[in-house]
Amino acid sequence: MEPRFIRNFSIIAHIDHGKSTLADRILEVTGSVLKRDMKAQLLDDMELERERGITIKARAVTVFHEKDGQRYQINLIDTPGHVDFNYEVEKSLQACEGAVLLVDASQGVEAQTVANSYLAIEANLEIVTVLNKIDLPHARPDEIAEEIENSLGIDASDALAISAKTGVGVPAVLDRIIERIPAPSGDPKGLLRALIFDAVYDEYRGIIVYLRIVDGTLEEGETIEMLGTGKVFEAIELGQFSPKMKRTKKLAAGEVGYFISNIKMLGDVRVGDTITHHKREKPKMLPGYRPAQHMVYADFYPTNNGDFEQLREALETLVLSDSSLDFQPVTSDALGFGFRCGFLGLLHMEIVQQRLEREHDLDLIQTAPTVTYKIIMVGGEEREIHSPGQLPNPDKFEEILEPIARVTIMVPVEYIGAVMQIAAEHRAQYIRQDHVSTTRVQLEYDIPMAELIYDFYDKLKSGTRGFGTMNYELREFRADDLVKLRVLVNGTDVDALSSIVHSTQADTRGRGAIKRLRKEIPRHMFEIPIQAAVGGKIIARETIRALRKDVTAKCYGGDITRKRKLLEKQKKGKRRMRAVGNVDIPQKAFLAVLGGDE
Ligand SMILES: Nc1nc2c(ncn2[C@@H]2O[C@H](COP(=O)(O)OP(=O)(O)OP(=O)(O)O)[C@@H](O)[C@H]2O)c(=O)[nH]1
Repeated sequence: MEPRFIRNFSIIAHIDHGKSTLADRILEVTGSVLKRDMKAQLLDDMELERERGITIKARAVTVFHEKDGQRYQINLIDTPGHVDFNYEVEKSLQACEGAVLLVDASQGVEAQTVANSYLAIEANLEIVTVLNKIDLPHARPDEIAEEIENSLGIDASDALAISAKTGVGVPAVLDRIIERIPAPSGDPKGLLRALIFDAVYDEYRGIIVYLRIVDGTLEEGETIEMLGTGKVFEAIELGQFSPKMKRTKKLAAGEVGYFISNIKMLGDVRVGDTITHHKREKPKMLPGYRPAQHMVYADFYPTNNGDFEQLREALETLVLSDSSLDFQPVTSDALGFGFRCGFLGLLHMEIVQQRLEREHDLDLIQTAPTVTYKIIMVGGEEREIHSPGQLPNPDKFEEILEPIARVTIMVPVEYIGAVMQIAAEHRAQYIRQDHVSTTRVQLEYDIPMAELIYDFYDKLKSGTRGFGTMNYELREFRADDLVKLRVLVNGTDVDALSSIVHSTQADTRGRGAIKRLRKEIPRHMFEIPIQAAVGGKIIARETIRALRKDVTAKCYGGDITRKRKLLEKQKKGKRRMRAVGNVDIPQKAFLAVLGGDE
């Protein structure tokens, strides 16, 4: 199709403001999917996505809409709303000329509304403002339009008011996309330049590469080259998603679609790379993307040491469909062989852990998440560590630098005090405060990443009764007075239970951690001391008393089946435990190191 009849856009919104629902309605209104075939949230096709009701991977869909007698091709790129997947939003936006900013008309502007809007503004996109959920009795479209103007500086005076649920106002959104969002400017006859904005692994089709043709035309069967990696492939199949994969002979400037080749591994495709024709004049590369940043690290160990290879295979399979996951083998004195994994954030970590257990039937011990620290060694060498266990002895290094995030929080004004208190408890540095309306305010702080993953978000949610939302971005590494908090179980240093904390927090965090550990570690036949220590100094101690009774003593009269059942039950409970020395430590204990001050 001629570029002037094409429009490419993304929907950007805070989580749960209705992106997927609007995408579904657009498919329905444009007749891309028959109403009776309409499954709720058609674009979220991963089982986990549907279960959690969130979008993990970006999706691109092509629909057609007629306006004033002219048929237009509209490409919708669905993006995730959660902060962990900001990276995906950024990628999608670069393939578009415009964005529909969708805001829940009862909730108003939230942290990710702001963050995602800034990404769209930075990418120079035309923004079409849409207020959703006007069917709700407490919808306040006028007030929310004002919030949008105050917080984002976007003119929202003619924002469209819709209900993605009932479909009211949805056709007008399509008309406005055609009116306001510029047509792509590429030349279908120019040198081929296409942006790879995503790639997914499909069990049946292999690797599917999502691309946006910027200039030129790509035809099926042509040989292409990826300019960044220099790799050469044949475009075996080209197509668009409508929303099912639909083969086409060619894709031309402005269009969004996919290609399939004999690419074996996701690692062979660099998202952000430029595609051109092989053995022809080379065009200039497109700007591309910054690499994904791992914010959080945690170790996975198989509960059963013999499952190590199985865990490796599972991780290798997972990376095929999730290239933002990183993993390296590690060994721990206490836990044996496992893998240290890097994640985009805590939600990403949780999803990976669940996929490993569900899709690969593995029982895992996961250590508490940690952030990256930079260590300045004696002599000036700089090292990065991704677990407290890697911290060298204090006489070997000069300084520990920790990552600091700029956090933006949106709350109703009555919760400002609560947020300030939570911030103070998490070593936050106040930056600024802006009113987005008479009732809501935006607060900014610089907070150590370690505090964010400790329990800041949970505290914010409970302290603001769920009304507080936040977004963060990594700013810098800063030196501070940080120490390693060690945990000893029955006299043995368990590196997987240690953490890095600020020296002023060592006492409270240490006491809290071992109190929680005492609850999580079951009683044994002997007494177990649990101690927290900084350097050689013990700062807190708890004791798990010895078990006296024989658990099977109740089974009097020699009822062997009951006795066997009881022992069986105990054995099952043990599956998720690891023996450290002669103490069995359950999975939950490893995570109990984090989890709020007592
Ligand atoms: N009443 C009402 N509810 C809506 C409307 N649009 C969406 N919802 C509901 O809001 C919830 C969130 O909608 P989703 O479409 O999943 O939101 P999303 O923005 O795609 O969420 P993520 O994919 O998780 O970022 C769902 O329960 C929808 O049914 C609407 O217009 N009116």
